[in-house]
Amino acid sequence: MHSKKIKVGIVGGTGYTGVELLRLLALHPDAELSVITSRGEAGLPVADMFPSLRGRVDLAFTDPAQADLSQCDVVFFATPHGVAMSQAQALVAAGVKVIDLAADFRLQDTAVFEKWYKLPHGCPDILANAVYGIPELYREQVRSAQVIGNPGCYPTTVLLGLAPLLEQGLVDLSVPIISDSKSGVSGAGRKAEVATLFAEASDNMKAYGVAGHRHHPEILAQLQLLAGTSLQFIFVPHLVPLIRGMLSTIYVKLSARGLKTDTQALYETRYQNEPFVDVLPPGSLPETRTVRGGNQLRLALHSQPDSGYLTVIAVQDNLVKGAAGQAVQNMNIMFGLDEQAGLNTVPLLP
Ligand SMILES: NC(=O)C1=CN([C@@H]2O[C@H](COP(=O)(O)OP(=O)(O)OC[C@H]3O[C@@H](n4cnc5c(N)ncnc54)[C@H](OP(=O)(O)O)[C@@H]3O)[C@@H](O)[C@H]2O)C=CC1
Ligand SMILES: CC(=O)N[C@@H](CCC(=O)OP(=O)(O)O)C(=O)O
Repeated sequence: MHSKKIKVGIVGGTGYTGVELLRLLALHPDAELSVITSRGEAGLPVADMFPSLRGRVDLAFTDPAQADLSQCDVVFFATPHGVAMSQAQALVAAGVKVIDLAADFRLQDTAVFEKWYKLPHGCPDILANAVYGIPELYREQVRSAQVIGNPGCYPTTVLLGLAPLLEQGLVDLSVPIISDSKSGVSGAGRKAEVATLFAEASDNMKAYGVAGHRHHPEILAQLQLLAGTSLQFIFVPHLVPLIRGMLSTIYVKLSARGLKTDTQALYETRYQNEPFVDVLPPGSLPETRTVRGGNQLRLALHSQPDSGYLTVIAVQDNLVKGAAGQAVQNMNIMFGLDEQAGLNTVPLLP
């Protein structure tokens, strides 16, 4: 247990996951915001850019090139892929813990990383010891981790949606598992892009990444670890006219043993001590608005008559359980804090 407040640095404080970290950490009882970086806004008070934080965060942005991150206990990277791996070596050498919200420490196979992210991996030695940060799957490893690869938003829904079945070997892996997944536009970040303009993204829906999305290899690698064998996985993401929110509908064929299993009871038991995974009662239809602003992932199971398939529907807030909330959950575990500290909020409705 940490006795003093944890000194926190955030690299990339002007983006959506950065400001979500600020929102959560501003109310965290054991964390003290110490450094928040921006390349373009150095010197500007954080609350001038984000008035929602007035009276809660009194720091100004610092240029990342000038920031002394080595005085922090933990540094969150809420930055594009490739930034954390360029600084992790020095931070780890200084004893600082690192939580990367991008993909630098998610894929153990550097060839797969380089193929999808078009970047050479800068520190494979640190990657080899990094932990994939889904606490519900890897809590013990997170506890002692120096570096966390915080999962992608889509992967969190699919992995928590399937873990109970795969861990028990209840899936017929002779056919692919399919996830049809939908994300609100904040999933694309705060940078200006035509696809996320109001006139493009509102009152509209579209699939993207159908020929291949970088979350496919991340999800596949983790599904195979859960199953202990190779398997096939089909993933189609969609952009939907929401600001926050993500919903994955996952189609999985049950094995003969799976068909004889009470899957509802299995999921309820698997997640009974997990404060952030909510298995809804039979027949429920999870809605993104029930998780908006909260760190919960809610899921429901539906069997598909006569087909042998089970459909798992999982919802989360992409910026919270899909990014900043999960990162804070990891921090809490790494520092021996109450896992729910700073995350005990009730989602906003409507
Ligand atoms: N949005 C989401 O739902 C999710 C996002 N992620 C991942 O989290 C990371 C951050 O995403 P998001 O917040 O949406 O992105 P944004 O585009 O909203 O923000 C990116 C931030 O990174 C900073 N930045 C950019 N380049 C650099 C650099 N070279 N060095 C230092 N800082 C830099 C920018 O700040 P400035 O220009 O002011 O320096 C900005 O604050 C990404 O890797 C994303 O893929 C993961 C899960 C979900
Ligand atoms: C709607 C939208 O564009 N979403 C993003 C995923 C966001 C995410 O989880 O990001 P990283 O894996 O990059 O960290 C996308 O599909 O690229």
